[in-house]
Formats: sequence, C-alpha cells, structure tokens
Amino acid sequence: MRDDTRQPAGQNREPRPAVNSYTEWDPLREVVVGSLQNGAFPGWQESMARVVPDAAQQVFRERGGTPLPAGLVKAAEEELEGLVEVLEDHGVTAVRPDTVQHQTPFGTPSWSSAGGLYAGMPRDLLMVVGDAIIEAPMSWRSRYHEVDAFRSLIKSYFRRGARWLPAPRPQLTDELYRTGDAAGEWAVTEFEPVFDAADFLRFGRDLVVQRSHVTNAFGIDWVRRSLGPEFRVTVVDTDDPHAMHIDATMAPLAPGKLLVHPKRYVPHPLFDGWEILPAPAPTLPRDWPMYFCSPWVSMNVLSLNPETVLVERQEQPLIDALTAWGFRCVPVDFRHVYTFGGSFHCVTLDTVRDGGTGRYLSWPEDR
Ligand SMILES: NC(=[NH2+])NCCC[C@H](N)C(=O)O
Repeated sequence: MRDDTRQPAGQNREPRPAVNSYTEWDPLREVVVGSLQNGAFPGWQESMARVVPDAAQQVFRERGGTPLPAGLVKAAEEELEGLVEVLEDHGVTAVRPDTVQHQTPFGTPSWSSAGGLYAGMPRDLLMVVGDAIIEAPMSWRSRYHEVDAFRSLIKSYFRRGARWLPAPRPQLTDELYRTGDAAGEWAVTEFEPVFDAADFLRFGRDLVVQRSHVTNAFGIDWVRRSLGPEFRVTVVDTDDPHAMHIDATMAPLAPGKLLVHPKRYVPHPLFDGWEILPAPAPTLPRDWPMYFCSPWVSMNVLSLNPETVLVERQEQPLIDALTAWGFRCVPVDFRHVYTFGGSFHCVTLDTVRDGGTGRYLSWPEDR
C-alpha cells in the first residue's frame, strides 16, 4: 500500500525561526543586503575627521546632503544586484531595505545635519544576536535616521517572532564629541551609550568588540547588560588609529580560523589555539575613489558556511591564500561597492544562519 503520510523532503522539518544567527560563519539561510539608492554625502562633523580618508574630507565638507555621484552609485548598485543573485544561487534568501530619501536635511532641538547617508551598510547599524535584532545608537549625526529604511523588515521579523531591541536613542549633543587633534583619544566621549554594530563580531555565546571612534565603553556596557548572562562580551585591543568597524581587522571564517589585518590585529588569549591568517595586501589601484574606508575592506568577506566565502573577484592573492587554507572562494565583483565604505560583510546583515550558542573561544573554564 502507498504511504500517503510520506512528505516531500524537508517539509517535516521544524519551521525556520524568523531570526536566528549566532556566528559569522554558520550556514547562511537569509540575509539583508543594503542599498545605495538616494544616498547622500553625509553631513559633516569634525569628529568624523578621525576616520574619513583625507582625500574625501573636503568633498564631505562641501557636499554634505547632496546625492552621491550617480555613475559610481549605479556601478555599485549593479554589484549589489550581482551579490543578491549569487546568494540566491546558493539557496540564500536575500531581502532589501525600503527605498527612502537620504538627501533631506534634518535635526533635533540641539543640532542639524545637512542630510543622511544611505541604507548601504546594515552591518553598521543592526546586529543579530540569536533571535534578537539590536538597533545601534550610531554616533554620526548623519546616520540618526538610517534605521528608517530597515523598519519594515524589522517589524516583519518582529511579527514573526524575533525580539527587537533598539538601544536608547542618543542625544548626540556636543558633549558626545571630542574635536581637535587629541592624539590617541577617541572621537566620542562617555556622555551617553553609543556604538556601531559593526564594531562587534559574534562567536556563539561570545561577542568580541573593539573600542573605536564610534563605539564607547558606555555603549559596550549597554550591549553586555542587555544581552544578559547567556553571552560574554569581551573588548579586544586593535591597532588602528582610524578604528571604525572591526570587520576589516578580524574576520572569523570558521571555528578556529581567523583572517586578520596584518597590522591592526593584536593577539588575544581568547584566540589561543586558533589558526590566524594575515590577509594579503589588497589589489585595489591607488587612485580608486574611496570615500569612507581603506582598501583593506578586501578582507571583509562573507561566509556562506564554514567552508565557503564570498571574495572580491580581483583580490587574487586573498583568493589564493584562502584556497590554500581550505576554503572554497566564490568570486563576486564588488570594487565599486568598496567606494562607499565596505564590502560583503558590511553590506549584509545575516538574519538566519543555522546553529546556536556554541563555545568557540578559549576561556580557561571551557578548556
Ligand atoms: N562595516 C563596515 N562598514 N566595515 C568597514 C570597515 C573599514 C575600515 N574602517 C577600514 O577603513 O579599513
């Protein structure tokens, strides 16, 4: 007799949770991919001088709130579309933010900004820890409304069971910023909690974070206490005078495998027993337009699973090094996206990966 209760493969599995992501490398199922539509040169603040490349600072001062160059945006948008296709070819669902206007000036009773920025880098703004989406209190005034483009997605994830944790709305008054050349000091004070989500990396029950010109100790404390005792948040030293976002300094690609920037990475005992691979130098031509970051976003790769990474097609030395290290590299054109401040890890937010709160880092009590 035929067995009519038999179901096609997969249908008797547990329903997939709306949001579930604990690491940077577990098998990827769903991801948000940013968009540069209607992006603007950000309104300028003196505290940005610590991180914005010298060549771009004058442009920002003069053109805050005006559209990003259309030709460069078009080339980058095509690459983002290409990324979406590659993800879908690998069985990963890609979702996009709403198209909103970033070129409109705005302000609060205490300050105003010539405009916003873009919805290009969800990694900077949002952090998924397990079943929770955290909205970061970003310290650049121009990024104050950046979350708006992602709110439909967040509400939809919330309705489907995710937890939604917006950090306290920052005031971003002058007390938050240290201006001038106070060498060795951070651009943000401890006036109130601020952080960018991209200063954190996730390793199961551990999160690793760097202090930076956009992330203060108060912000890190807020994350630590909001996540509670199930997670451990450890501040690691990095050697980057322009520190803003840890994901061009350290990139965990699999349990025990850490890709690092050859100079910025500072060894930490949590990585005892891990293999550390210093990334080869980027291949980007010196005259490539770079408004927000260094060419080291070459190492800002995205893991599809612990064996497979997306790498920029022209970063052959990196592709060779990762292949020799045992990874399968999927080449994707992405240099025009670099221009706007990041690569695959920056422009994405993985909302669903397999796996849970594993223990991957080297704690004495776990050894
Ligand atoms: N999530 C990001 N936007 N990361 C980009 C980090 C780039 C890094 N600050 C650099 O200039 O090399």
